[in-house]
Amino acid sequence: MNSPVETTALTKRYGDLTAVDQLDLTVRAGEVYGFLGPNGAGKTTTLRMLLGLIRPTSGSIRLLGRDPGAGHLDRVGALIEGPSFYPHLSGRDNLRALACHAGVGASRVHTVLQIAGLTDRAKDRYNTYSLGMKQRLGLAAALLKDPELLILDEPTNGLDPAGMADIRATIRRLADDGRTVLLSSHLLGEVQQICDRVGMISDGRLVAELSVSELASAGLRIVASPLTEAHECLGALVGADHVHSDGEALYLDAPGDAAARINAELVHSGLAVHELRVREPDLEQTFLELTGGGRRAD
Ligand SMILES: Nc1ncnc2c1ncn2[C@@H]1O[C@H](COP(=O)(O)OP(=O)(O)OP(=O)(O)O)[C@@H](O)[C@H]1O
Repeated sequence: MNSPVETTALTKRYGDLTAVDQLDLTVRAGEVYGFLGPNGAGKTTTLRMLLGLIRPTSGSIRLLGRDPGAGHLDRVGALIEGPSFYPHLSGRDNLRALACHAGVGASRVHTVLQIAGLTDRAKDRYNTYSLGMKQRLGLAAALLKDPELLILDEPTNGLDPAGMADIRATIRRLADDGRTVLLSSHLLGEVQQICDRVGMISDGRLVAELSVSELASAGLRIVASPLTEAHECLGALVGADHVHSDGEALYLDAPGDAAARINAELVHSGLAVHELRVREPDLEQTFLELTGGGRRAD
């Protein structure tokens, strides 16, 4: 099966500035893919190229197995750059107008309002909606054509924590229903919560692509004495490549649930274990290392 999104050497230049640089991006069917990067990294530019809103300088795009062209967005829903709605119409009437324009049956409006959790406020005017509700209406609109692929640019931007949680839960539900979602974000925690894989972008380049579970794999920090003997003991147990020492403690790539077994082995070998704790995965550190730590100057 084709990947819903595939780009090859996708590049966008604005004068001397290379906003997106030779980007090879693959989003697999059924996954939530987080496109993560600081402000100005090139996320929106990439998504706009995918949606045909701007032309690439070079490189190629395939969406749902097709080259861009007439009709290539029929099975794609998008939320990008704040959708525009009529302020004095209700949420439902706004969706009805869009459905009519898109040739979608009116019954679908009812369904997407339910999916977006807006049924109770569907009769209220758009200009009475909170930011979170406006964003959910945008999601509902993106779902009108029952798309296989959703492309969402910073879907929780500007929302309060409750609004963010709502949108994240809705996105997760949509993916659990079998849709593929590509979303951009500058929030590590958000990507960790809702995405299956993450592509990290910095200065227009994809610097890493990882599964979120890979990113979140925990390790152990152990203080034992004598340290050198403990290092050797653990190396024999889990492989020398998986144990590192900073002179004070040993760091072990191992799942947290291995802690009891590791402790027993050390004690059994006659070593004194002073401290053994599961290290929380440091996503931020990983991100900073991979992106060089900086934000580009716009
Ligand atoms: N129309 C344009 N003309 C000139 N430069 C542009 C244009 N659009 C974007 N850029 C520049 O391209 C770079 C990438 O911008 P882009 O909006 O894609 O970043 P982003 O990762 O989406 O960041 P943000 O989260 O701030 O939107 C930035 O330096 C931006 O200033």
